[in-house]
Amino acid sequence: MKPGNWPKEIEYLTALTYSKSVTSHLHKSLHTLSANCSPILDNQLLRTPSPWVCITPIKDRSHPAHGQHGLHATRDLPPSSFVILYLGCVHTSLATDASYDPDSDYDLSLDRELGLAVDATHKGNEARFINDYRGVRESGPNAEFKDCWVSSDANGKLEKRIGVFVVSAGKAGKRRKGIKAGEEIVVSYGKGFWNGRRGEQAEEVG
Ligand SMILES: C[S@@+](CC[C@H](N)C(=O)[O-])C[C@H]1O[C@@H](n2cnc3c(N)ncnc32)[C@H](O)[C@@H]1O
Repeated sequence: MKPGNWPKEIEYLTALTYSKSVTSHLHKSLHTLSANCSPILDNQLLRTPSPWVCITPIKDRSHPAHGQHGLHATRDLPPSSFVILYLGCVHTSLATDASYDPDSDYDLSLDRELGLAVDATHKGNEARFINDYRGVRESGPNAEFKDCWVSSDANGKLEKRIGVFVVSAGKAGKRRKGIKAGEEIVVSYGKGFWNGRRGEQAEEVG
């Protein structure tokens, strides 16, 4: 089953896929436990489609991603809680890797040392619709991408993933409300994402 508002041209994934350039050695390295392999996610949290989010067409003209889609919470999500995995195609940054697109707007680093990233341009899950907070939520992001670990087989072998988590309550508990039902889930893509794109736009105009 696919989530509501899922676009026809995009493949809906319930697990990561791997490009041919991801060798078995690289794949195995994602199983190697680092010193800090937490949090480990309970399989119960990995239901697909996710009951905690919904994909929403953005009709508000003042929204900077008007005409596109965003991801909203369907229920209250407490601070620091897990929301959803970021799924797509795991690829290398080799020029010969057909799944590597340096211009992708849906690409997230999975492991810098291994040179692996996850691209959700052509296939992914609800997480690919998470927008950046700029121009959307004055007080900043209410969610973040973080490393996490899941059981990848019946033996409980752990494998690294990128997860979306609600930001923590903060030292003064300023963000103790977490994300309220109906609220848009937004992260920070980082200045690098926007700087790169501003440069491209200037080139197109000039
Ligand atoms: C990962 S996609 C997010 C989902 C996208 N809105 C969609 O419907 O497919 C990233 C793209 O969304 C748009 N976007 C996300 N956050 C934005 C923001 N705060 N302001 C303007 N555009 C944004 C940009 O076009 C960006 O390249």
